[in-house]
Amino acid sequence: MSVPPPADAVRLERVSKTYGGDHPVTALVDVDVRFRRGTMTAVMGASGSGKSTLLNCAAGLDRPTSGRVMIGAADLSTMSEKRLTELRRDRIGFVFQAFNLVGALTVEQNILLPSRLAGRRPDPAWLAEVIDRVGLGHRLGHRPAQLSGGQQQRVAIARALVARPEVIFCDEPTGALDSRTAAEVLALLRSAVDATGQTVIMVTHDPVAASYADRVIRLADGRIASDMPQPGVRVIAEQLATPAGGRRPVADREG
Ligand SMILES: Nc1ncnc2c1ncn2[C@@H]1O[C@H](COP(=O)(O)OP(=O)(O)OP(=O)(O)O)[C@@H](O)[C@H]1O
Repeated sequence: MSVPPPADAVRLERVSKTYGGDHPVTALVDVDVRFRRGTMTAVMGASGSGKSTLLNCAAGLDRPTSGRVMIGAADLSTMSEKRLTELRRDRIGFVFQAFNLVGALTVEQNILLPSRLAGRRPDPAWLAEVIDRVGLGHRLGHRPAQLSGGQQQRVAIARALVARPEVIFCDEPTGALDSRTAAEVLALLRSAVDATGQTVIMVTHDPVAASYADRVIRLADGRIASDMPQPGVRVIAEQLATPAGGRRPVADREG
């Protein structure tokens, strides 16, 4: 009998992160947070509040100074770099503001790159569905430079979806897009949650982008300052405008 997967896709337990150097900066302080499977969470907060640090630690791109990060039942804190790389490749998708596409490769080659690197052949029916969903069927032979920003971001999302990762981490996925294209990209991420039960964790400054999420977490000074289910654009904007939402980053107050 197989053990059912944990309800949490990602869990952080008392995660702290201090960047070293001559002037150490504490970016996260004892953060406890769980992200349930099949949900979309927006991570918000003022510049320097620790959003990217949280994302990087949760995704196994960086290691916390203390505390534990779990992806499903896997404890990242005790993992070797090699296993961590494999876990990221096999179970995690990334969508960044800068698209991170390979300029020399075609759209199709970019979408298939993670599978190729993992030595896997994606299910052709699923590949066709993803390409159809992102609306890029007529652009497969193009290079990224020949596409608009929105199209490039859709390639990045298709690349993240094709491998069917359990969790998709996004850092400002709509930051470089106009509002109409941003809406398309957000709908696509939403469908990854609703249609395929994937988990999306998205850092954003944009209250409209955050309103697509099931839950909005706001960081201030490396701690979770609020955690709200589906607050709606107006409440999100109000929260961000409160003094706590605009507190100066940890780095500015130290040193
Ligand atoms: N590699 C690093 N070395 C030193 N300090 C860092 C490093 N990365 C981030 N920091 C500091 O840690 C704090 C949190 O940074 P982080 O990038 O996580 O914030 P953020 O909320 O994502 O900000 P932004 O919205 O501006 O991207 C900041 O004070 C930042 O200056």
